[in-house]
Amino acid sequence: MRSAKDFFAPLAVGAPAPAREIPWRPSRVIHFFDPSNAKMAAKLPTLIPKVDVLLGNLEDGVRADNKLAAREGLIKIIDGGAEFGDTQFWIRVNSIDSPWGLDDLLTLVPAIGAKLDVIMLPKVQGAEDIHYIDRLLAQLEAQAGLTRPILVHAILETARGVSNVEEICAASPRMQGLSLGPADLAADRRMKTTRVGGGHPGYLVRQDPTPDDPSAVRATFQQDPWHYTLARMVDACVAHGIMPYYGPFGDIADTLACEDQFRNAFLLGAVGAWSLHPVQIDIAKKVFSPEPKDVAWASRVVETMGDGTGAVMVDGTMQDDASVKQCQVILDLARRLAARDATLAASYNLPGPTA
Ligand SMILES: CC(=O)SCCNC(=O)CCNC(=O)[C@H](O)C(C)(C)COP(=O)(O)OP(=O)(O)OC[C@H]1O[C@@H](n2cnc3c(N)ncnc32)[C@H](O)[C@@H]1OP(=O)(O)O
Ligand SMILES: O=CC(=O)O
Ligand SMILES: [Mg+2]
Repeated sequence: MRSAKDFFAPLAVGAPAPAREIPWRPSRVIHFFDPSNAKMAAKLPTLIPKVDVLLGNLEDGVRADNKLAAREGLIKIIDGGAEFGDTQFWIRVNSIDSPWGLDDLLTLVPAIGAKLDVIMLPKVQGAEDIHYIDRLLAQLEAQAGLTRPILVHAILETARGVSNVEEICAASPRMQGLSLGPADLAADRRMKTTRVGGGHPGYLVRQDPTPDDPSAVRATFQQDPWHYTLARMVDACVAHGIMPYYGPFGDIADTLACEDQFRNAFLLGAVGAWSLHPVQIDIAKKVFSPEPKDVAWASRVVETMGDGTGAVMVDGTMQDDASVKQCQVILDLARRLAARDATLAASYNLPGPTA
């Protein structure tokens, strides 16, 4: 058994002290690129200022015979003096049961650990996977003389991972957040969809028959097969002070459905989503930033409510202590995003980035 106090002790002599709180930084879009792909790497100087998180992907999506080139590509990018400004730099390593996961960590933490904000770990099954990487990272950080802990983000993409979601979130002070991985999760659960995220025309509810006209056409409504997992993930993350994200949307050409999937996640509490292709960057940024009209409304409700207690009517709707808290969630997000994005700041009428 570990006591509560042990939880914040470094797991290796000389390792940095574990984080007591996960710093909130804008992460509406986690943009994936393959570091072994020279064309993608060449685009980084223009992509970095546009995204909240740039992620060098080593896992699925990178060919097996390119795994080493991808690792080396990351080192080359950092050694080449890549400038991140206030954009976060993450990597997705191969899973710890794969032939590459261990060497990804052994190679990259010493080589680029000082620049790394977060390591995304795929196919996490339970707390034991987080405990493993927690100790290993502490040892590698100590050896490399790193002064701040690298945070860990787990992908929720196995049935066992979903069953263990609370213990995964609670497993280490390094835990930064979780992403829903609908592709691997569908495979692991034996779901019968071959899509990477999104809905399915067969997953629907049908309108009741019209009693006096049984042959009338009955409307159908597609449902979101990811609703349960996402909602469960959001609760687990919030309960443990870490951040929930929707993952990939594979139909790159269907930008409208991508936007819908991202918005469902935003409305349920997710803070961001992955972008697999440059066309998805602006979709995620738009969706995970509150709309100016919602910010204006939230601001009006908060002002009208004064000290935030009691009940009043605003435009025919009841507002009270609880709805003020809802409005404060929107306002708080708007303020934080405005501090990074001058255009948003202007649209919200809020202070923008300081020089
Ligand atoms: C289930 C999961 O694990 S999801 C995560 C793993 N998968 C990924 O990370 C996939 C990342 N994305 C990709 O590999 C690619 O975007 C693909 C394969 C989906 C499509 O690639 P392409 O067919 O080359 O797309 P397209 O022709 O539209 O690309 C246009 C340009 O954008 C570039 N580009 C495409 N995706 C990216 C990206 N993620 N980052 C940077 N540049 C990109 C292309 O290199 C191309 O450059 P060019 O104009 O200099 O030729
Ligand atoms: O890694 C992501 C997924 O959907 O699988
Ligand atoms: Mg996956």
